[in-house]
Amino acid sequence: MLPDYGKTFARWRAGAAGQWHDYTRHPFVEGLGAGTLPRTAFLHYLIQDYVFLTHFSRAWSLGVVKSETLEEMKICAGTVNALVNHEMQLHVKTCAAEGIDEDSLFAATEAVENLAYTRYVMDAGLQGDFLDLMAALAPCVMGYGEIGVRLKGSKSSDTPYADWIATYADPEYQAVCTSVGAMIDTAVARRIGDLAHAPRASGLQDRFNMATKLEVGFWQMGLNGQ
Ligand SMILES: Cc1ncc(CO)c(N)n1
Repeated sequence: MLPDYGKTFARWRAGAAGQWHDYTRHPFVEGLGAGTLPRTAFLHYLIQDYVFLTHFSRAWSLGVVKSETLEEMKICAGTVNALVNHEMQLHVKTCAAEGIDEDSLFAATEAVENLAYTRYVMDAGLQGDFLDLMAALAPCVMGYGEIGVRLKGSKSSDTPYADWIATYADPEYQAVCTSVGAMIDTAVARRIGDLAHAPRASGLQDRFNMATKLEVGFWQMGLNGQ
């Protein structure tokens, strides 16, 4: 069963159609579940993902700046905390076990796919408003939540990527997805009313679709790095 991350997300997800499928069922993702993903591809991805998360945290911090309510601020600040103090620990721990220390993670050169994605999200928030930023952030947060839940139920028992899967299937990560989804529903209603009839709906859907496409590119970058 698909997790419920709110009605705005459900609408955006349906609107992204085939692209959402390409993202959440990418061969890289299937390789994590089956355990067949080459280790070199995984580590290449993980180092890039560490850098991604530093910029992703900056974008969520911009969410605090663009908030209009204390509730929005709390969710954005809480997501920054979840990213920098929890999710990134997986990267640090897994890379440490492979002899890659945190200083070299922080200093890693960004792949262009990584740069394109994170700066696109940041610019969506700088150029646009809070909703533009949320539409660009949602595929990252919720996509990994959905992938984590699905892989947890279908993974091969001997995949070496069980820790990765557990990080995103974890109730703590799922709670982030649920509370972000609820906050986005309230933020949409407050600013533009019913999304189904809002003139801005197609612009927000475009942001969501572009971020989804950039997620596909991110997985592909991982595979190309093997
Ligand atoms: C590329 C990417 N998207 C989303 C997440 C989830 O936070 C992540 N760690 N990396």
